[in-house]
Amino acid sequence: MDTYEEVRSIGLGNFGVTRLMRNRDTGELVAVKTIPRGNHRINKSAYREIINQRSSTTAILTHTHLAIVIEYASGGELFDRIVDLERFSEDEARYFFQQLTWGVSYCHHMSSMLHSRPKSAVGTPAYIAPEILNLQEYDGKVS
Ligand SMILES: Nc1ncnc2c1ncn2[C@@H]1O[C@H](COP(=O)(O)OP(=O)(O)OP(=O)(O)O)[C@@H](O)[C@H]1O
Repeated sequence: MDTYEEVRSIGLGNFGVTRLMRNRDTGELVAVKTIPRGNHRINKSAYREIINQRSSTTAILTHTHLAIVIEYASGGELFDRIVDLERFSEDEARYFFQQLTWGVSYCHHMSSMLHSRPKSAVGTPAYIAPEILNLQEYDGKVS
């Protein structure tokens, strides 16, 4: 983790904290999601996160945490944007819907999974497929 310096905290999820961090060597901004390991083991929540984010660039294991380095999405929350505007124009809704369907298509292409809501695209238990919670193999085509 010495490679990165913290810029600020971005948000709190169900499993850990996400921070905006800067690569000391390249200056690149990244989002780093840290998840407590609990008794120094990768627990089930950490395992689920790894499955969800396995296309991430880097995962770092410290004594206490699993840190997942992911691309920093600087545009803010879609959910907040919807709330701020109260409603989208058709053009704006079409634009974001295309982005979402492209994202879902990409996840399927990567044999990954996505069960989420506009606020985020990872990990909330209520949106996770039962197979994932049971640590069984997930087949998006069957689901
Ligand atoms: N790659 C990212 N770029 C920018 N902000 C991010 C990024 N990943 C997460 N965030 C911010 O950090 C917050 C917490 O993210 P996190 O993924 O931990 O939780 P979540 O997606 O809200 O919920 P869950 O714990 O169910 O996954 C998000 O709501 C978002 O605001």
